[in-house]
Amino acid sequence: MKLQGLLKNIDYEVLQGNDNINISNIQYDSRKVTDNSLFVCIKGFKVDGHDYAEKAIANGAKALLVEDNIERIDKDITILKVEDTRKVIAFIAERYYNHPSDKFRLIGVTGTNGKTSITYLTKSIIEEFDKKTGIIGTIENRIGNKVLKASRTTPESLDLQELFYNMFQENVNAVVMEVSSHSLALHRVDASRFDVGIYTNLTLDHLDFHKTMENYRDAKLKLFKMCEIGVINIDDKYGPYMIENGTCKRYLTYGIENEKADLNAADLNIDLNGVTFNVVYEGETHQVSLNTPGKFSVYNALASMGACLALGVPMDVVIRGLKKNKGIRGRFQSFTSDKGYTVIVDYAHAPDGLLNVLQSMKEFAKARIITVFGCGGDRDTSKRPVMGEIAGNNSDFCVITSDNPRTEDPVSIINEVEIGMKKTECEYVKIPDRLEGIQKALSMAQKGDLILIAGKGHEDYQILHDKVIHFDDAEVVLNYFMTEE
Ligand SMILES: CC(=O)N[C@H]1[C@@H](OP(=O)(O)OP(=O)(O)OC[C@H]2O[C@@H](n3ccc(=O)[nH]c3=O)[C@H](O)[C@@H]2O)O[C@H](CO)[C@@H](O)[C@@H]1O[C@H](C)C(=O)N[C@@H](C)C(=O)N[C@H](CCC(=O)O)C(=O)O
Ligand SMILES: Nc1ncnc2c1ncn2[C@@H]1O[C@H](COP(=O)(O)OP(=O)(O)OP(=O)(O)O)[C@@H](O)[C@H]1O
Ligand SMILES: N[C@H](CCC[C@H](N)C(=O)O)C(=O)O
Ligand SMILES: [Mg+2]
Repeated sequence: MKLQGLLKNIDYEVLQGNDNINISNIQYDSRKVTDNSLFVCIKGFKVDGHDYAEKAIANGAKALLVEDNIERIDKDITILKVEDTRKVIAFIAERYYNHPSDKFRLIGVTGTNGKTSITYLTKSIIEEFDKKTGIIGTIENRIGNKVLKASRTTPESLDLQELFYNMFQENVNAVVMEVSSHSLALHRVDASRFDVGIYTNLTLDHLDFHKTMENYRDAKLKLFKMCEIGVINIDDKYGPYMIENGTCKRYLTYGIENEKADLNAADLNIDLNGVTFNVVYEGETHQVSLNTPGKFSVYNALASMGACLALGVPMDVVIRGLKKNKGIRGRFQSFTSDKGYTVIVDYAHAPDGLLNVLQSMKEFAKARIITVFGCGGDRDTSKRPVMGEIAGNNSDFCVITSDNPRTEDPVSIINEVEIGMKKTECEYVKIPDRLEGIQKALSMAQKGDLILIAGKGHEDYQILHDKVIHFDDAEVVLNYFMTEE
């Protein structure tokens, strides 16, 4: 493709060479550059891509897109300067892959909690409508039944547009994707054309990156300046803000508390296996049943219903699709031991998620609630004592253990969590080794007890400094069950 064509309508300055050349590939990582590539230099949080320009040229790059002047580069290489390479790469990637998101329905889900859950509920509904679905998110990416590995919740723009292109090639009708606040702030989804944007909620997390809740909120708002229809949780404190400041052509609201919501749920009936509720939509009441328990699951279902109804899926199909969803890996996933206690593996890794899961468990707890959890390293530190306090206030016993400590000292993280725990009456132990922590909780369990193992859900690894080991909470539980008499 001609470089000029790729950059049409984008302001750039030719610093060196000729922009009337063909390039065969775009790349932002020097290690992946191949012959005749355009290498886009991005200033990162760890390193500066401009410093890798020579490596990219050695690997075959013929042109560079930069935002800083760059020196001592071979005169045969074309260098084009733009104001913000992170922004521009999204636009040129979308053009390079021939506007893939125009060719299917695109639903984006944003908010602190519930994104992954909503994508799978939505997929179940769309498949019930007999349409092929793509999924992009934390657990995996999916094209129909084909599973692709995902390294982060929302891919870099170049990788995202390539994935969209592959989805289009494989005749996908609708794509449901998680849109993380990082991705919105870092322009990963710029140039994508969203038919529907879903807003779930906004609570404490990721302040290491966004610094303030206002920045975090405004990152989320970007999605509602990019989509046609906004599906908004009107019970959430920031729901109205998204509507007042977004630019969607229309909004559909959902809620439980706010009876004015377009989709309003009531009469929730929650047990360990799921929840049933009534939903009022356009003056009619419908009964819905889900295989995941909790009030928060009702919010997730309402969000999926809103998106699908807005796209024209009939209500009866929506209800059937939700019922067919068998639950989501690592999201309130329960295992009952022959001894009569139940273990719940859940991905709650932020205060609000943890509170929601524990409150849901309380709805049907008959005996003790024992919670095993920790907090991730190299992530927002402010949530640690808060999660400690929430766990302590809502459990009968806690094991504070490690999540993914990453480069931090596991014991220091646990001590920060303990500060919140100490404010409560809850009895607890600190066991840095997650396997031992889980085993301790299981060894205490008696008939009727509920054990929550929170934080890692579907993850099948643990990050300890620069080592990644295999670790799977559900597997640990099932192995333990086999040793029980
Ligand atoms: C803050 C953030 O999101 N950072 C991501 C970002 O890093 P960065 O842009 O700062 O890149 P960098 O490593 O400093 O490198 C700068 C440039 O030099 C290039 N480079 C680097 C080395 C080299 O040899 N050659 C080379 O060309 C890199 O390709 C890059 O273009 O781009 C990198 C490459 O794609 C990502 O690996 C990295 O994710 C980090 C590891 C990360 O942990 N991100 C998390 C926080 C994240 O994005 N999470 C959200 C979900 C959060 C949630 O909602 O729960 C997500 O969407 O996954
Ligand atoms: N609507 C909700 N409101 C509050 N908590 C929720 C909600 N849905 C799920 N949770 C809790 O949050 C956890 C994470 O849910 P989920 O994976 O769906 O969220 P996510 O937004 O995709 O998270 P991430 O930012 O890590 O991708 C769940 O395991 C559950 O404990
Ligand atoms: N998307 C979240 C996931 C956190 C999961 C938790 N297990 C951890 O590692 O902190 C993040 O990257 O902050
Ligand atoms: Mg997710």
